[in-house]
Amino acid sequence: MKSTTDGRWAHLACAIWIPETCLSDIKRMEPIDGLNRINKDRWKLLCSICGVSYGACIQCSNNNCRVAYHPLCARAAGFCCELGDEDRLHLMSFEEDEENQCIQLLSFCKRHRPLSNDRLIKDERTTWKTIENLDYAPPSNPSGCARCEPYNYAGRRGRKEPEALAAAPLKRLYVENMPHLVSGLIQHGALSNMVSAKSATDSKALVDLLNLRKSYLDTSTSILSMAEKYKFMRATFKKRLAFGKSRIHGFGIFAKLPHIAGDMMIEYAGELVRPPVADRREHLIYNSLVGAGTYMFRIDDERVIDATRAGSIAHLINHSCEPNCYSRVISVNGDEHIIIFAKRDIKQWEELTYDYRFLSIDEQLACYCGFPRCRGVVNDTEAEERAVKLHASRDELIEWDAE
Ligand SMILES: C[S@@+](CC[C@H](N)C(=O)[O-])C[C@H]1O[C@@H](n2cnc3c(N)ncnc32)[C@H](O)[C@@H]1O
Repeated sequence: MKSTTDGRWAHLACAIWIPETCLSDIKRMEPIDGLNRINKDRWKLLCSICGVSYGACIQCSNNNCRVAYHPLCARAAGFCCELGDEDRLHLMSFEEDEENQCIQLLSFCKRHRPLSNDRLIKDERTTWKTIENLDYAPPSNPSGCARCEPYNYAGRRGRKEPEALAAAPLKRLYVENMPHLVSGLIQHGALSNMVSAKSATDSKALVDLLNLRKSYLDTSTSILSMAEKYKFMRATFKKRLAFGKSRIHGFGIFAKLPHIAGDMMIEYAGELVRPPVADRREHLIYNSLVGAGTYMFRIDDERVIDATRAGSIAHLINHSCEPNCYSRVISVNGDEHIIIFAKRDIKQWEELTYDYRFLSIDEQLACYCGFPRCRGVVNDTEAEERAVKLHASRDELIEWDAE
């Protein structure tokens, strides 16, 4: 994948990657030259905002400027950071080198940005112009330092303050996660050409999948152990899956090859944290930097996987009320893994979805999956109703006098 010395390209994952130092010290934002000389002949790429060295920075789109930075540091610093070509499909064919699956970002450093916080759009004559100021400002910190604030149990998962709720639609716009309605089973409209040429590609895709299986697995045995399936899944997910612009929300994951019900699709990987840590990160950091999306996967009441800064492309899988996948925690050689399995046969270029079963008593997240049986919300309404029945307020509790 291209990194930044030639500028303006970044991995999708890096576009939502926040370096640790940015989280702890967001004030050090004075741009310095992106390329720092380490010794006489070598140059090292440093983020001009957080100062951390990381290969996948992006560079200012001004041709004469060499300032480089992480996409998320740029967002935090108020630099313009947009997708260079919104409509470009990022789904490559099976043969195409996956190294080329890049997203082009158009971005300007502090010096070259047109106007503070302005977004750029391409008009009909394909010149760049600014549109209305979004006036987005991350919510302020009451105590001045996030790390000093006590943990707010009432604010757990979804219970947001009024100003945060009011800012949510703006945040959505800010990160350009505009929802689209789906139009059928194959959810990517721009893939219609591929779909019309389906019969020809289907048989080829099947041959590709069989060849892939043959090359990785001992085909003399048709029954595979969980460990073998896991190994195959890990070794081949880049060949089988790709990310692309979704009709449901932002980016999504698509099957490059057809899959059958029960196939292990991909592992949901990330950093294992406790729920209070996940809530705090989401509330204080990600909500303002990443935008309206969340990359947390709740395993149970004790464990949450935070895939915002680490993990695979699995964190881009969108929710659907009629999903083609489901998630399970499995144990392989004594280690637990969250695996996304195919719930039914999945066609080539179909978007992968699973039911998030989002649980929040106070917040409802509108669903844009567009399937006939869509609940209208991402929330697991039945589970929430059950939770409400189990919940008793303090004044409803009766004092118990032990005899
Ligand atoms: C793990 S991200 C999924 C990837 C996301 N599309 C992106 O581009 O980053 C989860 C977020 O995507 C959005 N999302 C996913 N599925 C959705 C759906 N069916 N309807 C509305 N929003 C959805 C929600 O904002 C959710 O918090």
